[in-house]
Amino acid sequence: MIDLRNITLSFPDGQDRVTAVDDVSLKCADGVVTGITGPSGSGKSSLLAVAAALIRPDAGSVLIGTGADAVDAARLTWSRAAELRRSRIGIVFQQSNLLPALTAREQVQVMARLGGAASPARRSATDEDAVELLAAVGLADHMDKRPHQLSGGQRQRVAIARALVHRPEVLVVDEPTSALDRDRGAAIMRLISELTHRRRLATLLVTHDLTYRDTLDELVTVVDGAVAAAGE
Ligand SMILES: Nc1ncnc2c1ncn2[C@@H]1O[C@H](COP(=O)(O)OP(=O)(O)OP(=O)(O)O)[C@@H](O)[C@H]1O
Repeated sequence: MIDLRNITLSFPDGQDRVTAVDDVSLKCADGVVTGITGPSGSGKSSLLAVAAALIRPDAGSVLIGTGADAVDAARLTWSRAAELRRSRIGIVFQQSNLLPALTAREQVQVMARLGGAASPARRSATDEDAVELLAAVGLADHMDKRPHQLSGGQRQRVAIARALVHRPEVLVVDEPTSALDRDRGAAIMRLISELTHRRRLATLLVTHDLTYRDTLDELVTVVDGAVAAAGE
C-alpha cells in the first residue's frame, strides 16, 4: 500500500518557489495499478518521486505498507530512505538505465546483491530469483545478452525484473512506454499489470498517454499539482 497524505512539494525558482505538488492525497492499494496522468508540468513525476522516497515533500506523509509495517518515508533520513528503497520499493524509469557492460542476468543479480544478499545461501537464492524473474518477463532466451543486443522493449523488461528482484511491495513506474512503439508499449503495460496482480504490488504509474488505459485499474488526473479527478 502507498498512502500519500496531503503532500505538498515545491522547488526553488529564482527568488521564489514553484509548487509542483499541491496538497495531494492518494491511496494505491496492493494488487492495483494506479495511473497518474495530466498535462506536461502538472507535477506527475514530482509526485512519483515523493512516492518512491526519492524526494522528501515539504509537508504530508508518505506511508509505505500497512498497519505495524507502515513506514512514513517523509520522516526518514536520507540513508533510511535509501534502505527503504532497496528493501520495499521497486522503481522503473522512462529509460531502462541499464549498465552497458552487464548481461541481463547480471543487471538483475547486481541489484539483488545491493538489496542485501550477503550470505552465500541468500546470494544463490537471489540469483535464482533473478533467473526466474527474467523468465517471468519473457527473457528466458536473452539472459546472457548485453543491453546493445536487446530491443528497447526487452531492455525495459530487464529494468522491470531488476526493480522486482528484492521483492518490493511497491512498484513506481515513470512513463515506461515513452521510448517504445505501440505494440511493445502495450506488451510492457500488460506485463506490469500482470505482475502487479500476481505479486500483489501497489503500483503507481505515470503516463501522459492513455492508449493503454485498459491496463490501469485506477486513474488519477493531476492538473497544476492537484488531483483533478479520480477513477471514472
Ligand atoms: N528539480 C526541479 N527544480 C525546479 N523545478 C522543478 C523541478 N522538477 C520539477 N519542477 C517544476 O515542477 C513542476 C512539475 O514538474 P513535473 O516534472 O513533476 O511535471 P510532470 O507532470 O511530470 O511533467 P512532464 O509530463 O512534462 O514530465 C513544473 O513546473 C516543473 O518545472
